[in-house]
Amino acid sequence: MNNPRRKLVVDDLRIGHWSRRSGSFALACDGLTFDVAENEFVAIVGPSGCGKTTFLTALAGLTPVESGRLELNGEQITGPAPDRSLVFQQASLFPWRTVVANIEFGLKAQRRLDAKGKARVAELVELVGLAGKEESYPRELSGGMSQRVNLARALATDPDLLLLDEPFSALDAQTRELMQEELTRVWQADGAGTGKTAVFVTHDVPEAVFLADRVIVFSRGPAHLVEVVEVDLPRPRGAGVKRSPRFQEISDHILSLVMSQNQPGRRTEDHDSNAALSR
Ligand SMILES: Nc1ncnc2c1ncn2[C@@H]1O[C@H](COP(=O)(O)OP(=O)(O)OP(=O)(O)O)[C@@H](O)[C@H]1O
Repeated sequence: MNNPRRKLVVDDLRIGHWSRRSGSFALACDGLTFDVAENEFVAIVGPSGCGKTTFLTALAGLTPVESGRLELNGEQITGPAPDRSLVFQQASLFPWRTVVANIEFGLKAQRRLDAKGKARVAELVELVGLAGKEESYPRELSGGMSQRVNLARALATDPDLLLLDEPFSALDAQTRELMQEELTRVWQADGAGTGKTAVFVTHDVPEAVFLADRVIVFSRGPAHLVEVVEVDLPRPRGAGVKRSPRFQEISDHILSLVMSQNQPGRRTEDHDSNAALSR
């Protein structure tokens, strides 16, 4: 039976990669354990190369699980499915399709591009601020606009789980800040309260704190859980929240956790959620 507080269950999860060249197996995640609730927006941070993308691709069903549980709505994830959408760093739009045709793509593939589907696409075009660009081609768009199309395309099929892998890291600093605000706004309008859940991977700790309800800190690879940090900042959040003392306090705490994982030889044992964060 589904438990909305345990929509996503990650239990003693091990994931790795086989090297075809050497025939050897290398673990990328080793004993990850945490839950994600319905309607939650979680961000994952950790040292470079620790296994964040590997974890996200396992959620997408693209990388097989070696052992442990990885369950969505009580069912083990065994492969890709339309209930999950993945947004990558590069927008990867079809260059020969217009903005609208790109957003429609998933719905069309699922044979859901009926009147309701078309209305959904029109709604998303408005929501992500692309009105007037419907008939443009990707080559005519800025990086920020392309990522808006990418996000709208991922949302169009109403996925249960939205997976985002550093979607703003290729953008300039100013556009990145704008896109963070856009995403919280879109999430508020489209995701929150509809049962959707988001998992966002980033290197950028302030970005994680700004966007997420909880930030999950991975150890250096192979990744295990270091700490789950609750972000108790009120919503809706505007850019001003980044100047608040609480935002700074949470960011500093997470940053120190990540930095401690960059020290060779260190393997932090699991903490209780939020144990080390003062209130
Ligand atoms: N397809 C693959 N085949 C073999 N090894 C891989 C593959 N993909 C990733 N790895 C290895 O798995 C480990 C985790 O990589 P992953 O990309 O998941 O880390 P990450 O935390 O997302 O990295 P970054 O922060 O740099 O984006 C690394 O040691 C990486 O070299």
